[in-house]
Amino acid sequence: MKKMLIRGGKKLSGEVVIGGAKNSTVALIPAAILSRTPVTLESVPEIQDVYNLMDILGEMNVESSFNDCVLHIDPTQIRDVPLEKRNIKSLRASYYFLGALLGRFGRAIVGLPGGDDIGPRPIDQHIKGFEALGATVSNDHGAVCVTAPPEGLHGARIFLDMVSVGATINVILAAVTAKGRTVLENAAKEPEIIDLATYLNNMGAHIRGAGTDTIRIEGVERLAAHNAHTVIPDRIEAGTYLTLAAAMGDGINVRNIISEHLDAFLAKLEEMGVVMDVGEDSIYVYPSGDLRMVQIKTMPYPGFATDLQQPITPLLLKAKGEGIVVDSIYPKRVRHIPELTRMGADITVENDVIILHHCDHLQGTEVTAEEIRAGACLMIAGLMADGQTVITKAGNILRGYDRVVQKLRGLGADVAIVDDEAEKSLQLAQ
Ligand SMILES: CC(=O)N[C@H]1[C@@H](OP(=O)(O)OP(=O)(O)OC[C@H]2O[C@@H](n3ccc(=O)[nH]c3=O)[C@H](O)[C@@H]2O)O[C@H](CO)[C@@H](O)[C@@H]1O
Ligand SMILES: C=C(OP(=O)(O)O)C(=O)O
Repeated sequence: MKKMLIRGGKKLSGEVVIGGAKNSTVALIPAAILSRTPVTLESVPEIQDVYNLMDILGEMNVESSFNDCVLHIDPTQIRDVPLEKRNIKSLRASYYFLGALLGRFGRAIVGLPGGDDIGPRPIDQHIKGFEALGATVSNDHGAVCVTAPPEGLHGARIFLDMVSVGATINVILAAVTAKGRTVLENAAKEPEIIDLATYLNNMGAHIRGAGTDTIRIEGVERLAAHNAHTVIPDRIEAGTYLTLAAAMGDGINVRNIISEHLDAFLAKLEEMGVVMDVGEDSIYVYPSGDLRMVQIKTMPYPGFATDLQQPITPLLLKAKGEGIVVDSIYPKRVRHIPELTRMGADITVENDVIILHHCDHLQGTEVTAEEIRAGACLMIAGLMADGQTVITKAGNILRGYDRVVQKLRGLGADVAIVDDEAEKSLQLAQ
């Protein structure tokens, strides 16, 4: 088990470069198995989810290598095997192998996915999509089995009951090689979906309308990658560092940003009184003066992202007055609240509404990162707090934040990751 140690209270400055988007990368890697030729991804973040996906590829005899943000995947010797081992549970996006294997082999057996514990995360819309394409879906001892009919999958009109990133991506993965036309309505519009469509279209797929709520796919026989694909910048990582810059910065430049992907988030920062220079692919955040409290309600893209609700909370604590945060996508995404309270924050949850008040002083203590964005929230709170903050279960942060210790140290932060086991053996040796 890993711990993050932070000595807070220091002003931070300098520059940080945002990595490739986690939520694109974790779809692009499973999608690579649709290609009949080797695939190269550039600007891949160095995060645990990538290593876990590489392990899963290995189970299928798909070789991969990862150096300097470049990931090579060779799916030419792929074997069609059930994916039921423990590492499927290590992340959410392992469920993309359902759509990808179904598209490639007409069948898939994949263990139920893991990922962040942020409340109920059903996959009924994924299943509805596969069934509409002609597949049979069953649940066998905790694994999902999806099988295409003997004549293969066929295109269909699918209307998602609710906007789902995962279901949109899984339907695309299965439908790109189905016979005929698929029309996916009420689709998610996240930039990561456009990234996936661009990548697959460059392999020969025919996907139109990604980024709108109606996606049209003409099935093609086979896909083959011919060019490297560069992953888009991570808008959630960017939002996390922008928050940190507003909370503790003495002038911080955040580079490799597509600011349009952060419109709702940047509008909130402006409403709070954060002063920024938004450049072509970077944002400079000036040291903050007095901040105004705001109310936040998370919504599907282009609304305020649920993944930024927790990271922005420590900044809200600096503003005067009473603030309210409502997560309409994951109302139970509140595992940061008891931890912030232990650090001295005045923050409560009533009927899934987070209510918080201005707090002059956070105090470092031992807290737990129960999931990735709760971890990001505590990391920022720890950097704001006096004294030492110890974040246990810091592996949840490393799941999705590219080289986070290196980046924070580059801004002048006093931060380290230690392994519990290593720490124990050190104590025993002393
Ligand atoms: C790997 C990845 O990209 N993860 C992101 C993805 O998760 P993920 O794709 O799992 O989230 P969804 O967009 O599918 O979920 C949105 C909402 O729809 C509900 N739902 C979803 C599918 C379904 O079949 N049935 C159903 O009821 C969910 O419970 C949730 O309330 O989008 C979330 C919402 O922006 C983000 O927080 C995650 O970071
Ligand atoms: C919830 C998240 O990730 P995942 O869907 O991979 O659990 C996240 O990135 O905030």
